[in-house]
Amino acid sequence: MGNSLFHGEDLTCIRGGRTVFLGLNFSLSEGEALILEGPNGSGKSSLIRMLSGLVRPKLGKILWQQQDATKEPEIVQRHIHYIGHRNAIKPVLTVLENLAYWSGKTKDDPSLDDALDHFRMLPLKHTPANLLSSGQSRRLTLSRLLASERSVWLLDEPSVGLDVASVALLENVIQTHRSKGGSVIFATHSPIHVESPSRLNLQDYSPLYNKELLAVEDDEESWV
Ligand SMILES: Nc1ncnc2c1ncn2[C@@H]1O[C@H](COP(=O)(O)OP(=O)(O)OP(=O)(O)O)[C@@H](O)[C@H]1O
Repeated sequence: MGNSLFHGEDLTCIRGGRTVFLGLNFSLSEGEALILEGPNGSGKSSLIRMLSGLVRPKLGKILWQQQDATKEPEIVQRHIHYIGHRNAIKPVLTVLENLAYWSGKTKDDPSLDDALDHFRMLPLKHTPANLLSSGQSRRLTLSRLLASERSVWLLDEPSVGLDVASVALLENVIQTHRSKGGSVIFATHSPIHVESPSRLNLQDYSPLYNKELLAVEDDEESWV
């Protein structure tokens, strides 16, 4: 593992007027894979969205290297790929057009074919995206990871809809990314095998599941 790249201190997340998690710390180093665990509603997606700059922490700090990114998510956003649990695909565009649109590259850029090839999507490159199966849509979404280089991948349920062979392709790109110093944080309910992962269980920080936190939450009613 290299130096700490990205970390959060004492993070509190409030959504819909409820405390999702509080007092959460995390740290991510170059080459690290951090798996977010926890039952439904414990805040895995919320944390990923917070680290992507889409949800603001109510309390706490987010730091990228030595820079405070809590109020300036752009500091982090230029280094990350965020893939949510839904596929953001434009149905009227072809597979290749979707990838070009998303990556900001022209359709003849060879890196797009390479990315599609890795996820076995090259034979479908001229197919309109509305004709894809759910697993194929997911593979198109994941091919974005390879179409432009970012050092940290934030993946919410990346293997949803994938068959066993496609999960292996995902595991393979994660391994290659890490071998080049890239890092990944992901939430999953189905196994994705990566070498020597770190783990963060959101249950420990959730007042819904950790009753000891209810008292802390009550003391801080003014947050909501
Ligand atoms: N847009 C939203 N507005 C208000 N509350 C939300 C919103 N999205 C999620 N929540 C709430 O935040 C809490 C945590 O949800 P989140 O999706 O982060 O959990 P999760 O651990 O990813 O769950 P799952 O395993 O079911 O995907 C839940 O109580 C949920 O109702």
